Amino acid sequence: MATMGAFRTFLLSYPEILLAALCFLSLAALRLALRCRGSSVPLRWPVVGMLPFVLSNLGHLLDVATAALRDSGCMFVFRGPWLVGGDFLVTCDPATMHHCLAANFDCYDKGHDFAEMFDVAGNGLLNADAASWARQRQVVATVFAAPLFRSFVISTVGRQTARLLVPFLDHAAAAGRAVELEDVFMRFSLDVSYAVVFAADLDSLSVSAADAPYPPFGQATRIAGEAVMFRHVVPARWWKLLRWLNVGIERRFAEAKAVLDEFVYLEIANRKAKPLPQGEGQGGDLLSMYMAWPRDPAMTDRQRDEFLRDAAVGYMIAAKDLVASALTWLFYMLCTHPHVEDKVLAELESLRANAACCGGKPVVFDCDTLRSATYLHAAVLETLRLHPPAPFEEKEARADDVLPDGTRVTKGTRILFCIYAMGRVEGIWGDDCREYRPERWLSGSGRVRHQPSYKFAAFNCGPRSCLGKDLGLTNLKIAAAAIIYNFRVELVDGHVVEASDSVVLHTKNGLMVKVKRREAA
Ligand code: HEM
Repeated sequence: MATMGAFRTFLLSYPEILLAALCFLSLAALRLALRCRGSSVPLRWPVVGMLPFVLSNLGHLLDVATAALRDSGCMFVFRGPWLVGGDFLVTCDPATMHHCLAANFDCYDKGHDFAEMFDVAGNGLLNADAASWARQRQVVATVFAAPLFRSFVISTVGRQTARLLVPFLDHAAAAGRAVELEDVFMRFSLDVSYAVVFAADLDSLSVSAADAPYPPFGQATRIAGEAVMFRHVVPARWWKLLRWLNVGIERRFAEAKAVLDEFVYLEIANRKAKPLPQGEGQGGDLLSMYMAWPRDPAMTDRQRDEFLRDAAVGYMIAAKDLVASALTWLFYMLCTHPHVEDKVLAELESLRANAACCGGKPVVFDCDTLRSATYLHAAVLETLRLHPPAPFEEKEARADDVLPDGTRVTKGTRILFCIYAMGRVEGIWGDDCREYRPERWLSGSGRVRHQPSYKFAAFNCGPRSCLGKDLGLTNLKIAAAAIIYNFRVELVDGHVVEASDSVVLHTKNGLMVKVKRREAA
């Protein structure tokens, strides 16, 4: 303090030195600006680092990060403000992705900072690292592979599509009113994952609840998503201060976590008092599956309840918003590429010809029929390539390491993998990478082409890849096929659709559409 005071007195006594220092800094900044003219790579300003890049590009960070990665050869170092820190490496290089997430997996963790920002997931799989992650991954993988669970998930998706999604759109079509489709998918996804976890219906999408606000549980999951994003974009000290003061978004986040906890713990207590009946397809819900899991004798009752809570909330986080985001972008792509929609419809019509008729009622395709819908599958994958629902993946180096291009990373370096940029860089997907072309996923014989996960990383890559990939894709296809076959979906004239800066790839202004029943279209 005394040194700072003396320094200030010195500068004020010699204003010409202060002026010279300011001139020097301005000239340095100008030189830097001129040197980097024409390049999208962020400028590193004296003192404030690359913060101006973030502030001046808020609202379209994904696109400017993509341009910067294209210009920098797929990698650059982001420098935070002096003393505040926040430096990290940004990359979309497939070789680096493979190195950090697969080949050298043990050297890269999610890290403590990530777990703190994402504390709503508790100590569950999504936040765990090292031995705890390996243990939990085995449990989750076993539950997800169980036929009882899989058939429960798939039948739940079909059931909610038939009783909520299709009637809701039918009602909107009959009323001739515009619909915000992203909100519809968020509610639908909430209803599906809620039913999968708790074997109960929340019905946030029902026709009668069309204009009703989100139920408190859904509202809490929504606030949690916004708060986690906020924690990602502001310096850690900032959101920690707000948390400590219990104000603003941090206060809402604390309240949302309390709502989630209260609800889930109550549900666990009810289940313990009165377990759901087993057999005949019963007991396949996530909570029943975990409650039936052999108990670790070293666990106290409280730890066991926390384990169940983290599994339930973790599932909602992993499954809900990502599926809703994928459905939103799929329909945006179909609306803007009608020739693709026509091909998907023709494929569904050919599959429908082999299926039983249902007397003029809207058709909901089942999972077995959709296994042959390869063009629909390709259209979904192509959507995920250009619009990955999780646009970033973060890791922290546990030890010093050297990346495939020779870049040295020191222990503690944070690496941000920009999955969104990967689909949009010519060097990775070719000159037509920014075009929506499902055909790139199909071989000459019409089979779906495999792409390595370090190139197509929408479901992450390496040992920590998405455990719900198959279930997620099935969910997407059942919902999408029912909509495409029964309705024509058109963008509302003049409505602009853009990606927002968020941890899940939402739109900025929603997806406003008009829906018409096919026979009336
Ligand atoms: C389009 C839908 C989906 C996409 C794009 C997607 C993508 C991802 C991504 C990128 C990760 C890595 C996250 C991270 O490391 O932080 C992940 C992990 C995970 N996903 Fe998915 N996911 C989807 C749907 C689902 C569904 C429906 C489920 C559940 C049935 C699920 C379960 C999981 C689980 C349990 C993990 C954690 C794996 C681990 O940490 O070891 N996902 N997913």
